[in-house]
Amino acid sequence: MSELKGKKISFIGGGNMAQALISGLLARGIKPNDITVADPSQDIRDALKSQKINTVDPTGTTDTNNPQIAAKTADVIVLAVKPQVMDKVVADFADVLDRQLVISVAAGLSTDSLSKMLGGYQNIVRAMPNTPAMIQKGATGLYANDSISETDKQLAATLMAASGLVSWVEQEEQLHAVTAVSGSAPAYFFYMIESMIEAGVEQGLDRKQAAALAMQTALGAAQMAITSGEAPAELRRKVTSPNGTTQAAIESLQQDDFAGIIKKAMQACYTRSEQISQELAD
Ligand SMILES: NC(=O)C1=CN([C@@H]2O[C@H](COP(=O)(O)OP(=O)(O)OC[C@H]3O[C@@H](n4cnc5c(N)ncnc54)[C@H](O)[C@@H]3O)[C@@H](O)[C@H]2O)C=CC1
Ligand SMILES: O=C(O)[C@@H]1CCC=N1
Repeated sequence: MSELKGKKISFIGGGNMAQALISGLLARGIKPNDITVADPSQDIRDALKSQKINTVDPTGTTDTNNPQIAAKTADVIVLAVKPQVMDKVVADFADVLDRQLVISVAAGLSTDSLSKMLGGYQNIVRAMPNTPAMIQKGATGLYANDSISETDKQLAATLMAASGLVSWVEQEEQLHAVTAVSGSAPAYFFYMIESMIEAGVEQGLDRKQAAALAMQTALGAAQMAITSGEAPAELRRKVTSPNGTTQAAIESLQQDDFAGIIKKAMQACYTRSEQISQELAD
């Protein structure tokens, strides 16, 4: 965390993703007073203020309460608004940028498009995090072009690492795949858990009991996959007794082309990320 010590970090947008990243920073000992969040929602600002985080209203116009304040005073600016509103949002403060590192978490929005929105400003790193950042179990893909200094790359990596694992990609296009593999992926696992709970209830379990068993199993499986040193396919094999219950379940999944279903969903995610890039470049 030494790279972040004393650095002023401003979030433009204080919604789900910003709050997830902020909780990681606070958990790593970053002082709330070094964090500023600009968000038009009074409720969000009140919740952040109660954690002693500085807030500004981006619709404000006074000297101490306007979007430029959050940008001007920052060493690092994290852009965490929806990609579709980014151009309008950054137009309010683009002209105060001179040295700040800008980290964009917006899905699909390319560094080229963002740089244009920022009047040609180049010091941009793109990040694709995910919401488990909220409990410091996030996974973030990072991309920086060749013009970004090693110091700023390290700063970006340290900031995102406060929330979990970070992994650099060489090509910006690879962030579409990161979005499919980890950015959007918590939702796939939640959907799997939801579906298992429903099926467990139909099979006669109490809802709370089915939820507890399904969630603990998801946690245990993920932790084993990470720590055992064995490939997921091998771990699966060890659950599957010949002609037993697991084999029956896996064969049913295979008959319904489980792998193909996942591949198709991830392709839809990738394609939507590409489309957003295209829409915002036009
Ligand atoms: N939610 C997720 O799992 C992930 C989201 N992202 C990216 O993070 C970004 C934010 O997404 P979420 O946090 O999910 O959305 P969100 O809707 O929870 O947060 C967006 C926030 O922007 C605020 N906002 C709107 N206009 C503003 C302005 N002029 N100035 C400052 N703030 C303004 C809204 O009030 C809202 O609180 C998106 O670009 C998304 O692609 C990236 C990875 C994962
Ligand atoms: O659904 C979305 O567009 C955002 C980006 C990745 C996760 N949530």
